Amino acid sequence: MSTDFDALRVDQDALPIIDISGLRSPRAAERRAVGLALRAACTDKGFFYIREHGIDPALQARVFEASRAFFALPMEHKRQVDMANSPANRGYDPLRGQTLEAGAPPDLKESYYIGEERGPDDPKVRAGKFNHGPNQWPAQVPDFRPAIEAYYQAMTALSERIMAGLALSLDLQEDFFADFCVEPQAIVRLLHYPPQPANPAPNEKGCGAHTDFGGITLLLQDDNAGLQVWDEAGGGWLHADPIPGTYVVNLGDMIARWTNDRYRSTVHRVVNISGHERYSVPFFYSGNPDHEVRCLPGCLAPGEQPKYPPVTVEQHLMEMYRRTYA
Ligand SMILES: O=C(O)CCC(=O)C(=O)O
Ligand SMILES: [Fe+2]
Repeated sequence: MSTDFDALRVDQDALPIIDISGLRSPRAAERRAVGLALRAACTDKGFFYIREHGIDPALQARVFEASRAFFALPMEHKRQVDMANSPANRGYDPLRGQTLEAGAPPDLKESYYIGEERGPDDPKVRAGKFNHGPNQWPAQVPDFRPAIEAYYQAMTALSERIMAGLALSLDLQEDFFADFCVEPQAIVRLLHYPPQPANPAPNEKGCGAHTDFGGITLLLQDDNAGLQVWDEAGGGWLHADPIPGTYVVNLGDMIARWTNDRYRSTVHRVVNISGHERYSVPFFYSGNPDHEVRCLPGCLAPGEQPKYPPVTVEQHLMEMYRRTYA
């Protein structure tokens, strides 16, 4: 293992763990208290852990089980559900299929994309909306579809709750993001990282350094560390190691547009130096494709101009796929 990845290590527990049970409280003061904690985390590193999120550990275990079973299949079975077959970008994305860091070697990961199931007669599919369509389901793993569909629903509900918390964190009405949450685009992405090879190509990693494009990302990790978060202030990489019972949450690039950079979409990467196979499951919540993302009220000082022009969620996502898939 190249020591370059360790040389930059910042050893400190810099990422907060936020108990979000207050967001489910009938008492406004308790919901606002979570909002304040979110604000502190978002203006600092832009990455934090949440606990008391309400997602059933048994459901998480089924998702990991389905993921392990799928990635263990022979390549001929994985190729049957290749993302290349899917106009909606669903299915299997092989090892080195994506390059998240421009100029770096392709990522040492294989993955699987699942989104909302929409058949060919769905009006949005007919209209050719970006990334709308059916999923591909691997016939060889019977619990794959039921587990992922249940997880998708649960995570969509959790994401909506966190968006309400973010609204409070920005001193907005709790339902400020309601339109953003209408018929949201979201992706469950199963990831499998082989151990970092003994002799990696220069700068070869599990995930190249990148920011997430969407609204929020909720990351479920197995027991193997690997995620690193760029700490602008400290000039190094914080290790966001797994903590049982938590999700790692980060904000995607839409947040910079919404807040005129008061909240950040933080650069992160994955280097699987654990020596084990690593499995993780990010949930990318990108919101209503037709929603226009523009600078929020309260995020401009007198005389300050928005740095980013308004853009729809759909335009924004198309740009991400264009940039990272050659
Ligand atoms: O696997 C991880 O820990 C993070 C993955 C990630 O950053 C991504 O898929 O955008
Ligand atoms: Fe990411």
